[in-house]
Amino acid sequence: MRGPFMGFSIEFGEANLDKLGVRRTSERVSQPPLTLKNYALSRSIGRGNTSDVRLATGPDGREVAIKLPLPATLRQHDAAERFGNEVRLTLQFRHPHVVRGFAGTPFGPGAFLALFYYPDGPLSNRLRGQPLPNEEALRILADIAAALAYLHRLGAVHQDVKPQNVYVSGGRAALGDLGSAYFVAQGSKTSGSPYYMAPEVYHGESTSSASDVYSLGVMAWELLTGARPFSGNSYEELMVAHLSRFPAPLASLRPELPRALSRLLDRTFAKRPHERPTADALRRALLEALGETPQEEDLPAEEVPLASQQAGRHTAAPRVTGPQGPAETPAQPERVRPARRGWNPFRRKG
Ligand SMILES: Nc1ncnc2c1ncn2[C@@H]1O[C@H](COP(=O)(O)OP(=O)(O)OP(=O)(O)O)[C@@H](O)[C@H]1O
Repeated sequence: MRGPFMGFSIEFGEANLDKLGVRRTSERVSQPPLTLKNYALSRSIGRGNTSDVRLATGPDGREVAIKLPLPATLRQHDAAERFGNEVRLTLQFRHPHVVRGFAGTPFGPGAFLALFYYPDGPLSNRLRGQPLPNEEALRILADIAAALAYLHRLGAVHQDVKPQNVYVSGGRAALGDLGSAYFVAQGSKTSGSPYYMAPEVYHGESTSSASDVYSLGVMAWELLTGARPFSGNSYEELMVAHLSRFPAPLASLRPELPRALSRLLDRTFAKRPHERPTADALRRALLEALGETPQEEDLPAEEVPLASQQAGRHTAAPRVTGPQGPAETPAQPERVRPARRGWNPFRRKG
């Protein structure tokens, strides 16, 4: 798959830009716009645990978001691998509700990923402890359910569905951050974000499409009620909540929703993965609640990646890794790799 910028590569790292031959186009000290081969990089638009994201203009004048791994990311094998995984899978998948990648280099000092730019940032920026208007919430959820149904049909699992990884433009949503995604046929390290993680993930079992559905259910509850369904002051409290409790039935909080949809969304919290609905069943119910007739979603042949040949993680089987790095607060849940006895993923960075 080749996007309009495929084949270009850029170097990065503020400290190394001069060494790498970056031409500065402005003397502004804090965030100098930079011209680097085919991209003119300007201001920073975000920073995650593993990458810096810059606004940039491509050769066709299109504004894009350029993800650049932090120097520390490149030094750590797992983090570098995760960035490379995100580049390869983002360029491989093509769906209206998966954040579009235009170009990228997965590894090395020139690693980068050019993405569709969402000026409003992630959906989490919009959540203020209030429910979203029904129609807006249902539309976002239908779009993300469609993205998941697409990934699941291809045999892939996302592993990190949460509002921080959803982007909205013109009322339509797309799922981003494919760094933890993998093809089931290839296996992967188990990972997730504590507020959104399914019970089996807390148990350290491998994830599946049903784990993504659980995370989507948590996000649905959050968008429709204004609060997360499970809370806790520590990782252990949060784990107990996910393992043993159920949130209030949605029908009791949002009685105006169609009962069939509320019941289906309640079932996303099933402790046993096989008792949860599929992402496609959710997509259909959400579209029906929006007054639309769901269509079959076909996969054009040229867009079907071959799981056995294409890039995913290199690891052959699920593996659990330990904690690293400084403490993080539960208010800012980050991706973690669960679950080892006595290990608190809030303490893991990256
Ligand atoms: N396509 C985009 N359009 C607009 N803003 C973006 C885009 N991608 C990322 N951002 C901004 O950059 C921030 C960091 O991105 P992201 O969370 O994906 O970084 P990361 O380091 O790869 O993630 P993680 O912390 O999960 O390792 C986001 O919170 C968002 O504000």
